[in-house]
Amino acid sequence: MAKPKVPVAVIMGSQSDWATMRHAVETLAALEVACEARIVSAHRTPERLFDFARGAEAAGFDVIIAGAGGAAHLPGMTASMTNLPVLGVPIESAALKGMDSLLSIVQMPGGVPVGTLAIGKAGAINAAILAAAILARSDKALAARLAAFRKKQTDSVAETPRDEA
Ligand SMILES: Nc1c(C(=O)O)ncn1[C@@H]1O[C@H](COP(=O)(O)O)[C@@H](O)[C@H]1O
Repeated sequence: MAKPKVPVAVIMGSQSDWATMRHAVETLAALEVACEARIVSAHRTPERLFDFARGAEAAGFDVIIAGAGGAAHLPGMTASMTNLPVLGVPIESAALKGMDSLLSIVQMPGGVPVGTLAIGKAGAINAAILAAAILARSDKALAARLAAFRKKQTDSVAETPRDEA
C-alpha cells in the first residue's frame, strides 16, 4: 500500500525547541493537515540536514516549517537546498529574547527566501496556518476547514471586555 502523503515537515534545531514548535504541530492537527516533526540541526547534525533538505521534495513534502533559536541558521540553510517554501519560526532565546533568532532568520540574502514568522508560540501557530493556506490553494476541503477555523476564531472575540475571574 502506498504511504499516505505527509505535506508538511516541521523541523527544529533542538529538543528544547519542541515546547514552541509543538504549537505548529497542534495547529496543523486542528486543521487536519498531516505533518512529520523532526530534530535537524545545521550546526550539530549537518549531514542530517543535507539529507533532509535535499530529499524533502522527493519525500513528498510541500512545505517546510523550521524553528530555531540563537544563531538560527537552520531555516536559511534548509532554504538553500530546496525549492519548497520554508517558513521560519524564531525561537525565543534566553539571552536575547529571540531577537538573535529573528534577525538570523529574517535577514536572508536576496534569492534565497525564508518566510519569517513572529518570535515564539504565535510564530509557530501562524507558520502552521500559513502552511495550510498554501496547501489550501489546491485542496478545496482544506480551504473549507481553514475558513471554518478562521471564522471560529473571529466568533470567539467578544465585543465588550469583562472582568477576568
Ligand atoms: N539554531 C540552532 C541550530 C541551527 O540553526 O542549525 N541548531 C540548534 N540551534 C538552536 O540552539 C538552541 C539551543 O539548543 P539547546 O537547548 O539544545 O542547547 C535551540 O533553540 C536550537 O534551535
